[in-house]
This record gives sequence, structure tokens and C-alpha cells, in this order.
Amino acid sequence: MATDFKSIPIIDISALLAKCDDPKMAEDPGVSEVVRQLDQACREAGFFYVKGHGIPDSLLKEVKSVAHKFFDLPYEEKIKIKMTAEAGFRGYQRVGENITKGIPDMHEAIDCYREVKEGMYGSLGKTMEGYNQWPCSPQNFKELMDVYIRLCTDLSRKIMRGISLALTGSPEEFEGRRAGDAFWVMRIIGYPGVPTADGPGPTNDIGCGAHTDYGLLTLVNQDDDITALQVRNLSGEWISAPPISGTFVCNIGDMLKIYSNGLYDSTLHRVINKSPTYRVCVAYFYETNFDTAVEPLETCIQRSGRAKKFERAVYGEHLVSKVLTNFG
Ligand SMILES: N=C(N)NCCCC[C@H](N)C(=O)O
Ligand SMILES: O=C(O)CCC(=O)C(=O)O
Ligand SMILES: [Fe+2]
Repeated sequence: MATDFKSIPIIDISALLAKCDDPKMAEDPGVSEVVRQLDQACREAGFFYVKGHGIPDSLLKEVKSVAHKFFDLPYEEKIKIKMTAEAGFRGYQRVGENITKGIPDMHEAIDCYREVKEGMYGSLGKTMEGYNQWPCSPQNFKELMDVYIRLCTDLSRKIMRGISLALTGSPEEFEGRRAGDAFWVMRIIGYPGVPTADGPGPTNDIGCGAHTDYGLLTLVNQDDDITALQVRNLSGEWISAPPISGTFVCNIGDMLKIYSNGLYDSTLHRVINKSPTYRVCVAYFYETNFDTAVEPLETCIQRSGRAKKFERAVYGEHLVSKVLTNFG
């Protein structure tokens, strides 16, 4: 459950990463300290920054820089990779195309998903079947994103081992049939700056309306210098998550809320770019296996000292229902 947090904690996870695949990791004092901080942040805010994550700052910056270059291209160029239902909702969407709670979001984006081959998940996976669409320009776009996705997947798996220890005492609860074959989503997002006297700008200022994320854990790589991401605390105040160079902003998704029986919540957040400058964010979403049925973990039911709070949900069904409402 979220509390009345006023700021979002920063966690140095290097000690966790160092021992992450060691069978005795749970006994390591450095790991235990990271796990304690993860648990506190997840209970209090559902949001935290991570540093000491091992992904080079130069890569974080390059990913945002190619995103800027893509969004700078003329519309005719960007629309060459237009998102369509036939492509499994992969590709470019223009400003206002994504809908949150009935209101068009003032962002444009490229949506990417783990590949879903024909028939892979039967009728459950049909909507998401397709291949990612990559722009020809900037030239190294796909190669760079492939590397980035691989590193984010590995990092998320390791953070989830820490979260698993915090919730259950075992590092492995989110492996195997739960998330051993993790589905992932990546959104490369651009938020126009506020209108200026001499040019067109967005028609409202909500870059992305209040929402929760869908899966287990999100890694947000946001532009330096613009504060736009806001997180809602228990009293309904919006707390800013300003950029901290070299870090990821991490947050909990709906599937982890269910697994934890509400010990951790998928916190509401939104994006408002009030600056005159165009803002880019690359959000990586680490999810369960596509066809996994998610339900509260027994240890979490016990620890939360109450009955099962959520019904089982199939991640793929949750994703598909979101995608279909996002794009009407
Ligand atoms: N894959 C994720 N988490 N995407 C987040 C997008 C949030 C906005 C979307 N229209 C919504 O209402 O969910
Ligand atoms: O732009 C951001 O900082 C966050 C975007 C976000 O919340 C999302 O895409 O789910
Ligand atoms: Fe989000």
C-alpha cells in the first residue's frame, strides 16, 4: 500500500548484482541491506530510483539521443513504421493516438513487444502476434535497442530476485513458470513541450494520463533536466520523480501487486511536460510469462495477514485488454 511519501528513495543495488547468481546470496549482508531497502520502497511508494545497476551511462544517453533524432524526423518519415493491428500494435503512434481513461495523451511513441509468433499462445496471443518495426533512420536504431533490451531484461531479472527475497525469503519465485520466460514491452516516448507563441504545441498538457503499469517491474530512462513524471501518494498529492542522471526510475506493475497480495501496490503515475523543451523517455517493462495465471503467493497472503485480496489474472489477457482500450 502506498503511504504519504514525499519523495522517492534512491537505492544502490550494486551489492545485489554482485551476488545475484550465488546460491548463498540470501546470507550476504550487502544483499540483505539492498533487499531491505527494496522492500521499504515497494511498501511505501511502489517507486524507487536505482543506481549501481551496471548499465553504462553512455548507453542510457545514446538510447535517448537516437529517440530524439527519430521524433525530429518529418511525420511522413515516422509514419513509415505506423503502428497497426496487423503488426500486433507494434510501431509508431502519433501524438493523441494513445488514450488514457478516455483522454488522448500528448505523446508520440514507438511501441515494441517481445515477438509473438503465429499460434504461439493460441487465441490469447492473437492480438499481439507480429514483429517489431524499426526505423531506417537513425541508422543504428535497431541494433542499439536490441542491446538495450537485453541489458534491461537481465537487470530486471536481478532486481526481481531481490524483490522475491524481500517478499518470500527465496530469490526464485519470479523464475520458472511465473517469469522465467519474461514477456517484455518497450515504449520509446516523446512528449512535445508546451506551446510557444510562434509555433504549434500540444492541445492539453497531459503527456500521459494517470495509469498503473501492467506487469512486474518498469525501468524508466528519462531525459535529464526536465521534471515531468509524477507519482500519486496516499493522500492524492502528486510527487515529482525528477531526473537523476545515470539512474533508472523503477516502479511496480499490476502483476506484482497481485503476487504480493497488495503488500506492494502498482502506484498511479502520470506525465506532464510543462517545459518548452521536447522530452524523451524510454520505458522498459518487465512482465511475467505471457500466458501465466497470476495469483497471490501463499507467503504473501500469510504476511499480509488477511485473505486473498485479488483474483487470478492471466497477464496476456490483461495486456490485450489494455492495448485494445489504449488504441480504441
Ligand atoms: N505498457 C505500459 N505500461 N504502458 C503504459 C501506458 C499508459 C497509458 C495507457 N493509455 C493506459 O491507460 O494504460
Ligand atoms: O515518461 C515517463 O517518465 C513515464 C512513462 C510511463 O509511465 C509509461 O509509459 O508507462
Ligand atoms: Fe507508466
